[in-house]
Amino acid sequence: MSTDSWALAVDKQESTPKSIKNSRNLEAGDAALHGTNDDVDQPEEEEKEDKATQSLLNKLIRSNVVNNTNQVEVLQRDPNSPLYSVKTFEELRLKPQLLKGVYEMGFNRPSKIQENALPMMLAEPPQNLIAQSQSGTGKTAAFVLAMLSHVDPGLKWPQCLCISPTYELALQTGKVIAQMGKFYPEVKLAYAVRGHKMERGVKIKEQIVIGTPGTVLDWCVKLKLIDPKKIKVFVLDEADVMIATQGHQDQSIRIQRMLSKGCQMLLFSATFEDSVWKFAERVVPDPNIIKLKREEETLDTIKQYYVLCNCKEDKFSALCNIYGAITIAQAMIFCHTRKMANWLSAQLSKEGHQVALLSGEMVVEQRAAVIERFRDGKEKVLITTNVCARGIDVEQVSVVINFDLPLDKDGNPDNETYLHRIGRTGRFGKRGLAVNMVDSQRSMDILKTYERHFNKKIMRLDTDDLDEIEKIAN
Ligand SMILES: Nc1ncnc2c1ncn2[C@@H]1O[C@H](COP(=O)(O)OP(=O)(O)OP(=O)(O)O)[C@@H](O)[C@H]1O
Repeated sequence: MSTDSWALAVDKQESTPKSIKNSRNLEAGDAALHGTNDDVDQPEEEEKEDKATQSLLNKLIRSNVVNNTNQVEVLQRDPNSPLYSVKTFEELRLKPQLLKGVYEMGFNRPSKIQENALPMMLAEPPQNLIAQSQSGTGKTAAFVLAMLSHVDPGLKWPQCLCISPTYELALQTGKVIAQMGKFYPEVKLAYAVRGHKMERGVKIKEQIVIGTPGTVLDWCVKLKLIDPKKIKVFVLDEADVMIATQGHQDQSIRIQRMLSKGCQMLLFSATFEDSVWKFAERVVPDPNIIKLKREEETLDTIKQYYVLCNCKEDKFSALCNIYGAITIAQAMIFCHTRKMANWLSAQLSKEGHQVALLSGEMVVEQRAAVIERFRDGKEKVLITTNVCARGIDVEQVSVVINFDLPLDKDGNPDNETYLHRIGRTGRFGKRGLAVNMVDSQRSMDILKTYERHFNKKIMRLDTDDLDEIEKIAN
């Protein structure tokens, strides 16, 4: 492993966040806004431009979809890639049943985070870990392997507890556990999520429990289905949001306090705000730390663009112009509010497009069904809010559109959500495109903040940039 390129702090002392180097003041564009809602008939020039944009996008997306063959293998040989690894799964000393599961899933080699985190997680005595790795680089697989490795299948009670921020993510992680544990059938899994009605006091026999914080807390405290003292491994997936969101933090900390002293704690995320790192290091005793430098947080395989618009109707027209291109593979469109997501979905449906809509107001079973249909490719486009910004792993997603740029609850730029949203594409070595719709000077300023924060150029998507974009695409 090359520690310098990975900028990994595997030593237990490392805690100072790496500062941003080279925070260049990148110019995101000249804000020459064009195209208004009143333009019923598009001027000829603009129509030409739209066609050119459309064909450019088609080209970009086709090249992303088609040229991906062997991309993973190439990246896994590049020491600068987060997928690089010098080890094999055999060298990670996994149980034979798990090795079989890993290979059955089509994994040939571990990724960098898997190579680095697994030896720490599997060491005796157990070590705590706070780990950061780019979106889609195999964190879930890493902690799932750790849980499956630590379980004693002869003991019929919960020994590993994994908490996810949303119902969808808990289900998705559960699926990974089931797939990896396919040849280890003695190990069973229970879901502590809303809707799974359980009676008080009925002891759970499954060795692994995956759930959302509120339900897990109920299972531990109110219903007494889990004995927290018997938990050997405690995983916080998307740990930063679990820590940063008030409700989740209270529940997660309450669960954590009930665990035994020797319980191993594993915190994973693609992002950790500085204050969240500090908090995590306070609550996790003597942790190993795997941390990225700021400039390594975004994946080079995801190219970022922006489109200049005037208003939401204008954004809608821009979206319609590129719609044909984005549906070559699959796309996720993020809106800031449920209202906007509903509006956009209705407008696209009116145009005859078949889209899926997922927002927080839907009941969890409906949400799971929507994700499932999207995963199966029944719909090519999923319109959603931040409820789907994190963790959701749909390999075929090649385009993410920020119809609205992500903002925090005070209306300020939200770097972490931006990174998680665009990370829905570019999964495990796939190439991806992120297209940001910018409709005001304010949103341009926010876009520039993202550029500066991650030190990554966000290119304007229009005919003027054709040469440059083609260069990037190639
Ligand atoms: N070693 C591997 N070889 C090949 N594919 C892998 C490997 N590890 C994971 N994958 C695949 O890569 C994709 C992304 O993995 P995963 O969901 O674990 O990433 P993640 O880092 O948890 O992402 P996020 O930050 O979005 O939560 C999944 O489809 C998974 O099956």
